[in-house]
This record gives sequence, C-alpha cells and structure tokens, in this order.
Amino acid sequence: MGRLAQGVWFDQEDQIDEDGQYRRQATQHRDWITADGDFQPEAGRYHLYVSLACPWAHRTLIYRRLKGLESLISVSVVSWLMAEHGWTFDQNLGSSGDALQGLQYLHQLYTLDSPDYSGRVTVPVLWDRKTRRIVNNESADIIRIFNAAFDELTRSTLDLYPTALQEEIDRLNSHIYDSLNNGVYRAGFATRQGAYEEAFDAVFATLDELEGLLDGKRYLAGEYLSEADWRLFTTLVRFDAVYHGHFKCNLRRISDYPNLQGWLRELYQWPGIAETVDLQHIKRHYYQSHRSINANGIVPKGPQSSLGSPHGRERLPGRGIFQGAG
Ligand SMILES: N[C@@H](CCC(=O)N[C@@H](CS)C(=O)NCC(=O)O)C(=O)O
Repeated sequence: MGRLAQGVWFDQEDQIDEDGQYRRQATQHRDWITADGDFQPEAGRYHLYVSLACPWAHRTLIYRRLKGLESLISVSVVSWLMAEHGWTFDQNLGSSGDALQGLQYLHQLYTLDSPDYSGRVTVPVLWDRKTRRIVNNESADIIRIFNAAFDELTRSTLDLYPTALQEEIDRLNSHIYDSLNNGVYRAGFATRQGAYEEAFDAVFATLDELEGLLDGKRYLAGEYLSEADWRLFTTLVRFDAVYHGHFKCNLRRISDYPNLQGWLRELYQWPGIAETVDLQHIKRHYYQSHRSINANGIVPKGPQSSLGSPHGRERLPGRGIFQGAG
C-alpha cells in the first residue's frame, strides 16, 4: 500500500487514526459522462481499470455486464497483489496488463492524468482515451453513469435506479455502506479492541436486520432487483471467504442466514454475474496484500462454496430488473 504526494509514490501502510479506527479517504475524481459535457457517451472511448478482488470495482464490472457495455467499454485488470508499488499490472500475478499504454503501475495512470496528484491510488478508475484523463474513480458514481449514460448507444432499457425507488435505494445504500460495505474494513483494519468491536457489532446488527427484511421481500427495495442489491452483493459474496476470517467478522457466516444466503445465490446465478466473481483472485488479494493483519500471507484453502446451489427465492414475488421506456 502507499500513496502519491505531489506526483511522487511512497509507501504508507494504512489509513488508521490515532484512535485505532480505519478511515477511507474521499474520492477525488467525480466527473460525469453526459451528451453535452466534456465527456460524451461514445463507443470505444472509455476504459475501465479494475481489480477482480475489490468489492467497489466489482460493482462496475457487474454494471458493465448487465447494461450491455462490454463491447463499448474495454477493461484492464490489475494484479491481485497490492504491495510496495500499490496496484500493478504484473501479468505473473493475475493482471491482464495495461491494455492501453503498457503501464507497470496504476499510480502512473493517476500521474498521467495530473502529474502532481496527491492521494491514494484506487480502483476502479474510468479513463477517457480521448482526453487522457480520469473521468471518475468513485464506484458509486461509475455505476450510475453506466446505468444511464450509454442507453442511446446500447438501447438498454434496464434501469437499476428507477425514479420511484430512488429514495429507498439511497436510504438502504447509506445505511449499508457505513455499517457493512465499509464496516467490514473498519473491523478488519482496526488497531484497538474498542474500534474493532464497534465495527463488528454494526456489521452483524445490519446483517440481522437485512435477514429480516429479506424474509418478506425478494430484493432489498421490494420486487425489483436494484442498485441497492448489487452494492450489497459484492460485499456479501466475499464475506464467508474473506471477511469472516481475515477481517475477524466471525459471529456468523452468510451461509448461517437462510434469507441472505438464498438472496446471495440468486444474484450470483443471475445471467453473466458468476463470471465476474473470481474467488481465487479475491482470497489471494486480501490474504497476501494485508501483511499487517496476516503476516505470512497464507491463503486459506476453504471454505467450500455453495453459490451455485438452488436459491429457493421463487416463493417471493419478484419482477427482476425494472424496464424503463427506452
Ligand atoms: N470510494 C472508492 C473506494 C475504492 C477503494 O478503496 N478501492 C480499494 C480496493 S478495494 C483500493 O484501490 N485501495 C488502494 C488504496 O487505498 O491504497 C470507490 O468506491 O470507488
């Protein structure tokens, strides 16, 4: 791990405060793709940089698939190992290589965009080939961009953020982000017992609550499968394999929650989604990169996965992804 300061890379282990709490840095590139802006929707213009291990980047790959953007937006995958140079394009360690400019390290992309950049170097990154700039490196934005900005080109009518559900989706997102999506990291990287326990309690309070919610509802926001579900999915699909052990979130596993487990299987089995889930990449990344919490980098062999087993959620009314007018 490390960061750029005035365009220069240096190693820095963590983002831990004096009180032992992990704090994620705010994202710096937040531009949008619009028909009348600097960044316009065009086939072949944009490139996505992802890690297959990263839950935030994973969201963008899922949207690229669901919204039929695969032939319009190309992808480079970084190595699973994030060590002294941060994210790399080392093809011996699981990277596809940088398809655009043959870079060695992801931080070089950030300094191509702005030579004096200061801050963390994170995935996902949505890159514009035309202006050679970073459009956006916030997954929450990139999935909203993918949900709508290219519809004229793809003719996709799927809407994962339909107007009628926006308020509910936003409410679910902000609660789930703090306590769960980011909560597992706060538990895993805490350096004081109190900070860990506070994060741990929030993780399981939210899982318990969601287990109850999914007892009566097919999806988080009701009958439609929406953005709220996919944002949760990328955290829960990593939970039993990584967060339960590596991040010490071990009160229960997702497989101990019947409703969450069924919901997770249904989403995993959604057309095209299983191909975006690479559990080897995921396990290697976390267990080998975070040496401060796993000094020897041993990667556990288990657990067995039952993601492909019947989900049993047909008993609840569901209408799939909302179809807009197009
Ligand atoms: N807010 C960002 C967070 C992305 C993020 O933290 N990505 C992690 C990988 S899971 C990363 O690249 N970390 C590198 C670092 O912080 O140095 C998003 O949701 O897109």
